[in-house]
Amino acid sequence: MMQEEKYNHLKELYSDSDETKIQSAIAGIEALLELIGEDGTREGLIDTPYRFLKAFAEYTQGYKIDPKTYLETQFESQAQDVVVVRDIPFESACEHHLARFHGVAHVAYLPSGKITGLSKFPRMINGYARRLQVQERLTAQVADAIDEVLQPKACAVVIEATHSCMTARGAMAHGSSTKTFAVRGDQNLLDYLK
Ligand SMILES: Nc1nc2c(ncn2[C@@H]2O[C@H](COP(=O)(O)OP(=O)(O)OP(=O)(O)O)[C@@H](O)[C@H]2O)c(=O)[nH]1
Ligand SMILES: [Zn+2]
Repeated sequence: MMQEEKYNHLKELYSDSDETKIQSAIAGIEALLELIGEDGTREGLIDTPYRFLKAFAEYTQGYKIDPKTYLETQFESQAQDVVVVRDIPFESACEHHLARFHGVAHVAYLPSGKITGLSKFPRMINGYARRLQVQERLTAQVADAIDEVLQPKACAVVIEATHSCMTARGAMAHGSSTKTFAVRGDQNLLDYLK
């Protein structure tokens, strides 16, 4: 791809940006490569700033949408019993180090006349996950979205994740995982997620 095509591609991916902002971002990545003593002009690295920014647009694409709107696909239902969706995979980025964290989310809700399409849970969760996050806020946002849009009798969310900022660096706590909880309404709903 020609240099100009790459700029244009990045401008499309970062729709609120302009040429100057894209150029500064590229210069930032080039500076980082220089900082670690790399030769940013060698073949393997020449396209790295472009690739990094392309990847970063994907990691942060959740800013472009309001994830809770996925839950607006609703069906009337007489269901009186709990719905549980488990092991929903997600990928996110920690806002402190811009390092990746990933894991699974489990959700449970007790409908009150309305249910949503099951696939809307992974879509919604990934919408919030593809932003800069802390796990606690991600968990709360998912619970609040369900609570606000589906207005269930109760809902609960559990997220289990591994943070590369504490496994691949820093504390080097390989194998550690973090579990966060958010409940809106009856706390007993958590029992379904244990
Ligand atoms: N509560 C919470 N903390 C997080 C999350 N992601 C990363 N962190 C933590 O954010 C903290 C930032 O701490 P600082 O002391 O400012 O940064 P640091 O010097 O890089 O810390 P270390 O990771 O301990 O080396 C670290 O303890 C991370 O483990 C998250 O999702 N939730
Ligand atoms: Zn971190």
